[in-house]
Parts: sequence; C-alpha cells; structure tokens
Amino acid sequence: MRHVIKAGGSVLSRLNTPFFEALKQLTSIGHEIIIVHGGGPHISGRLEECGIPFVKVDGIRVTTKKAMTIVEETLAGNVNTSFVRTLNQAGFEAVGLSGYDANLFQCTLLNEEKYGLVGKVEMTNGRLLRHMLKGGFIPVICSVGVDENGEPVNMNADAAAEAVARAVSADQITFVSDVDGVLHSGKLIAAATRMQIASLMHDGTIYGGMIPKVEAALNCLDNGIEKVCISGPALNGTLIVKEECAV
Ligand SMILES: Nc1ncnc2c1ncn2[C@@H]1O[C@H](COP(=O)(O)OP(=O)(O)O)[C@@H](O)[C@H]1O
Ligand SMILES: CC(=O)N[C@@H](CCC(=O)OP(=O)(O)O)C(=O)O
Repeated sequence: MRHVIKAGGSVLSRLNTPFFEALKQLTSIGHEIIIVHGGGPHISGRLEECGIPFVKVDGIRVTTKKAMTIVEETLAGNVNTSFVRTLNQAGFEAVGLSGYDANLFQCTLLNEEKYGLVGKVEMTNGRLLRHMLKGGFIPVICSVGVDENGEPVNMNADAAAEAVARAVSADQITFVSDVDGVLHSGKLIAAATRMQIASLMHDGTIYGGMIPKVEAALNCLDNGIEKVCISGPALNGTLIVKEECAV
C-alpha cells in the first residue's frame, strides 16, 4: 500500500506526537509513506522580512527570480531539513529531497505571464522514490523543481504531491492542512464529488489555498488513486469521491 501524505505549511508546526503515532500505525500495517510538504506561510514570512512584495492568484504564488531564491532557501534549506530532523527524532528514517534531486520534478512553466517562475510537472522521477521505499526510507520532498534548462521553479505543493502519487501509482493520498477537511458553513463535509466541489468553488465556499488542493485531489482520483482525502492532522477528513460512489 503506497500512501502519499501532503503536509501543508499551515500545519507543519502542529504535526507532533499524535501525527507521528498515526504515521507509525500506518507503517505498522504496511503503508509505504512518502511525504510532500509545502511551506507557504514560511515563504510569505521570509519575503516580508526581505521586503519583497508578492501576490497569490487562486492560491498560486506569482514568483519572480528574486522571490525564487527565497522560495528555494526557505523550502529546501529550512523547512525540509527541520521537518526531516523532527521526523527522525520521532523514530523514522526520513530522507529529505527537493525536486532538484535526480531531477525529481521536471517542469515546464505553468503560465509565465500570469505566474512567473511557477512549474507544471512534466516528469517525475518515480524510480528514485521506489528505490527509497524499497530501502525502507520515508522520502520527504519539498515543492521546488527544475525547468527544461535545469533552472529552479516554484511549485504548488498540492500539485507536487499529486505528481508524486501518480509517479509511484499510489493507492492513497491524504492532503493534511490546518482545517479538518473541506468545510461548508463551518461544518466538515464527509465526502464530496466533483460536481459538489465545482458548485462550492462557484459560490466561493472553496477559495484560496483550498483551490489547488481540490484540483490536485480530483486529478488524483482521475488517475487511479483509490483513496483521496483532504484532512487535518487526525488524517480523517473529507473523502473526495467519484460521482457514483457519493455518500
Ligand atoms: N471550503 C473550505 N474549507 C476549508 N478550508 C478552506 C475552504 N476554502 C478555503 N479554505 C482555506 O484553505 C486553507 C488551506 O489551504 P492552504 O492555506 O494553502 O493550506 P496548506 O498550507 O495546508 O496547503 C484553509 O486554512 C482555509 O483558509
Ligand atoms: C507556486 C506556489 O504557490 N508555491 C507555493 C509553494 C509552497 C506551498 O505550496 O505551500 P503550502 O502547501 O503550505 O500551500 C508557495 O510559494 O507558497
């Protein structure tokens, strides 16, 4: 059972003992875990400290060359190393990776005019990840990649997690965020279909950072990943389901 867990930057500081216990439980029942993490709030904080203005469009950060140096430094140099160290203190054998390692994420630019240096994954090095899983390691991946010329690009971490799940033919993907799942009027939606999600996006119930998350979740479902969930650290949130499975 291959299980990709996407850990949002918004929740990283809250991923402690209960989350690690849940992870241990999963590994004990045979789940091979790959973690992909973001760090949106950390990047925004560093950009502000450096006096570099930024905007997000539909949850995607418009990324200039100058901002990209901060994205790389923050995600690969800081958030990734610190999360890996924490996981290993908790007893795992986690190995930190960025999308640069063995060209893990090879990208083209999503829409240079609109977003600047933001990558859309064209190829993911699943071979590297399968080797690591075979060795019993937990790959912990941050969402930067390279373009056709090997230059750095920023990636939305939900899209990076989707790419990983597809590359290793994952059975399950869980997007862990700072909310219990997809909410409607403050209440958790237990299961949501594509049609329900479209309607919630249309009326503005789903906005901002939840947009790339539901898009990545639906893409995963379309690409044969059986169980797709958007949740809080307890790992039991909103199931994203095919129309015919709707409950
Ligand atoms: N319908 C919704 N249900 C829950 N959260 C939503 C919804 N629409 C928008 N959001 C926002 O999406 C955020 C999660 O996305 P984001 O901040 O990018 O988190 P992460 O860092 O985990 O990727 C929530 O904190 C919330 O503010
Ligand atoms: C292109 C793009 O938007 N990249 C994101 C990368 C981090 C991310 O996605 O972090 P979360 O998972 O915490 O949202 C950014 O710059 O914020």
